[in-house]
Amino acid sequence: METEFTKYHGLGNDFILIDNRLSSLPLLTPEQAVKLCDRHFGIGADGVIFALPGENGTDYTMRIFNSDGSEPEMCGNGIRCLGRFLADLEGESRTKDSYHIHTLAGVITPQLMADGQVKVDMGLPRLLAGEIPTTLGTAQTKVINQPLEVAGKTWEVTCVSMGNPHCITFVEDVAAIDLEMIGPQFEHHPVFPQRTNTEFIQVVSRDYLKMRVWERGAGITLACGTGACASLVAGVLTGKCDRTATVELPGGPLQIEWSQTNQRIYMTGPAQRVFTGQI
Ligand SMILES: N[C@@H](CCC[C@H](N)C(=O)O)C(=O)O
Repeated sequence: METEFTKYHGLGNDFILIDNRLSSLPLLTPEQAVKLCDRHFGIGADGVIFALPGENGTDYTMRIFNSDGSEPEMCGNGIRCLGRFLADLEGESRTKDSYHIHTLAGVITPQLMADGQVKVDMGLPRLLAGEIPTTLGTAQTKVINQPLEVAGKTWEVTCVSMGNPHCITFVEDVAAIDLEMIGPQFEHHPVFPQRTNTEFIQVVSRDYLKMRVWERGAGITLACGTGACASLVAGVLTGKCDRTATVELPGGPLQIEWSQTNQRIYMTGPAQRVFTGQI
């Protein structure tokens, strides 16, 4: 069977996009996704994203497999790429600037902006330990500046879910973090029953954060949209930053806002088509 794909990236967080609009089941298995994501023996990507028919009155459904074959609830850079992919697929027949997308994290709305950027209504952050999930604290408590032993060191962590789990640590210098060594130990720490994404954040000023990330199921990536949103929330909860900030990732900057008015998170950044092909 031949399957068309298009490669996109959002700040170097790269994805294989599949037009899956005629079927509610992904055209590829998690095992096939692992092979395609391989950077030496496959196409190379941080994940595979499927554009499926909408559910519960939404325009479309997004499903995603990480490069290890696991299925996360949401992907911030990925949903910007999906918004651009859908607009490219619809071409001249497109009637909308924004899409309501059904995801495992709820309905998420990417909006195509006139300047080519994509602004996403990422919904509400979830802060309770039971929602993340983590056993750092009881189910109904928030996990803010909690001590966590990893690799023989005590780290102060704040946990936030953007539908998917994030563990955030503020550090003096993100460049000094040995991500390759420490990342897997956070990801697989027993206090995270569904594993976790891990962000290290350097506060440059109240509206400028530098971030490096170890992603659950994908390892080091050049950017993580849900991670940038979760990190801004953690910065606000710990009094380190304002509700609107630039989060600079290795792949480039994202603009993040945690609205005072409706408590929703808005993320703005690029989404770029790279090439198309056949599997
Ligand atoms: N890169 C993504 C997050 C992808 C999912 C993540 N690896 C997980 O397992 O939760 C983003 O931009 O948000």
